[in-house]
Amino acid sequence: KRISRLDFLRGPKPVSYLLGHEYEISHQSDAGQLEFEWVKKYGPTFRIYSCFSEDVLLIADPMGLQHIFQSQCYPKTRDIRLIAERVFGKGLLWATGKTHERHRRALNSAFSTQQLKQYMSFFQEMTFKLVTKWNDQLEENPAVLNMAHWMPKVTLDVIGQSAFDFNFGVLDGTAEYNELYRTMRDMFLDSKSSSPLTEIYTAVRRRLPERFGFRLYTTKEDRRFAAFLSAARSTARSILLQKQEAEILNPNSDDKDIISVLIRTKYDDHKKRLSEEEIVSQIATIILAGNETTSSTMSWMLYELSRNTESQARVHGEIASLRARTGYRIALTSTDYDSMPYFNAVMKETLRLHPILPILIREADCDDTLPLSVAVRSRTGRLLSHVPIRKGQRIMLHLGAYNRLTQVWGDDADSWNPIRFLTEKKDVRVGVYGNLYMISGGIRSCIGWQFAVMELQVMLFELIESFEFSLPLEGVDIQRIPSILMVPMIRGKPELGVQLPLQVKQRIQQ
Ligand code: HEM
Repeated sequence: KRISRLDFLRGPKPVSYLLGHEYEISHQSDAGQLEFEWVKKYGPTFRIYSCFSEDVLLIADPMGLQHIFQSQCYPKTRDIRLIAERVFGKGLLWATGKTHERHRRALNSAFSTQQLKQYMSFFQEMTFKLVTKWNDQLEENPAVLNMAHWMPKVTLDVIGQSAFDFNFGVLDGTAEYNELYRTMRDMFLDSKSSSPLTEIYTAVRRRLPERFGFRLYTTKEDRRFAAFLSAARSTARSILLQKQEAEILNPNSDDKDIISVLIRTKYDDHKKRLSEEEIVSQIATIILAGNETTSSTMSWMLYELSRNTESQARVHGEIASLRARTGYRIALTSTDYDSMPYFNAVMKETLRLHPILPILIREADCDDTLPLSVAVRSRTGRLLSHVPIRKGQRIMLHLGAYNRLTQVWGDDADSWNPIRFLTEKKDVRVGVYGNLYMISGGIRSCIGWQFAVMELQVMLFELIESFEFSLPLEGVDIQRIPSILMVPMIRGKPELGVQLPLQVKQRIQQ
């Protein structure tokens, strides 16, 4: 029987009763285009349908999103948790309630601002390794390089060293961990090629008792996730073993890298303690959550700077001025990176225009009323400043559509314009970084967001200081593939997998 609790709201009609809008959204050629059009037509809060025409509330309204993030009433849905478990195991992204509190407490000190500053040298070292590799490869001749191939190598090695005190050696081409790197590449492309039948099957599966549905049949995406989990868990066990051996040799170490913090939880009271299985799952979580997100954001940033050469020149200008003040031999600090306004505006504009995780799914587990900052028209023409929510309501939190709201970002919300962050608006204050929801919010917000910001600052600085980026001479048409994590691909060339080719040229140092 069709569950309908949102009939009073307007929204698009589905092409098919069976598929609702789910198939359309996950198979559109450019992530978010459909939803951006719908927001223009119906406002930032409206009704769509999932498979079997079940109502879903799509929300991009800043106050509504804030309310959901701050409330305990909107946990992750069961199917999303099952996916998290299948990708990462029972780690932070899977946990809820008291278990989530315990996991979060255990990890917090590894992500403190003080601790993050100690990771800075790893960010610098790994990016420098990439710069050296490219310099050797280019030998003064510009070449087209696939950013979607190179950036994850840096971020994976950074995660290895900073989080786990472990050398993955991906940049060096060490074969041992290539399997882990390989399983991550193209991991999120399968949702694009799934058939309508697979879409319906996954919708049926989420209505079946836990796990039962997963035993019936595994999709191509399931198999890809399982391959990653298996490679990540075997890597996690090696990391754990190496660190436990080091701990026996030096029992009083107070290292605060993530793995040391996790191992020491076994001495903590039960409010923080993690089992060995849970530690392995946290490692798998951090390997993926801390790698793909940052590397993709970096690729998109270089893409935008290639399209907008004046922006690139301005970023380079700020870098050169900073170097003129500090000289080349001093290791830069967070304060140095933070001192470049346009440079940091470019980072925020990239996170706004190309959010890597544009959609989160939640479900109300109590009746509630959602306050809205942009009132929407009901089907009968009434202006609604609040939306009543019934227990069990499935909700799509559309961070990507929020990032394009003209009410928040102005009429040029669809365009690249970092200057908007130099004159920040005072009327909307959400999230913790640049009025963005890129890291969600509240108790489930991204634990690694400062790690990501610092890593992006270092990568942007060193890459733009050493190289000039431009679009390939023959041109390139990049598609934003909708998936769990949004990924770039060359339009019409799906067989090449994840691609973001840019021309890279060594800068003449003055
Ligand atoms: C540009 C970079 C990043 C973006 C856009 C991003 C975005 C997000 C978002 C939207 C969530 C919420 C997911 C949900 O509710 O289902 C999240 C959670 C999380 N992120 Fe990030 N992230 C980034 C970088 C990182 C890094 C570098 C790390 C680790 C080193 C990390 C680790 C995590 C973890 C462990 C969670 C789960 C938190 C919890 O549920 O308590 N992320 N991230």
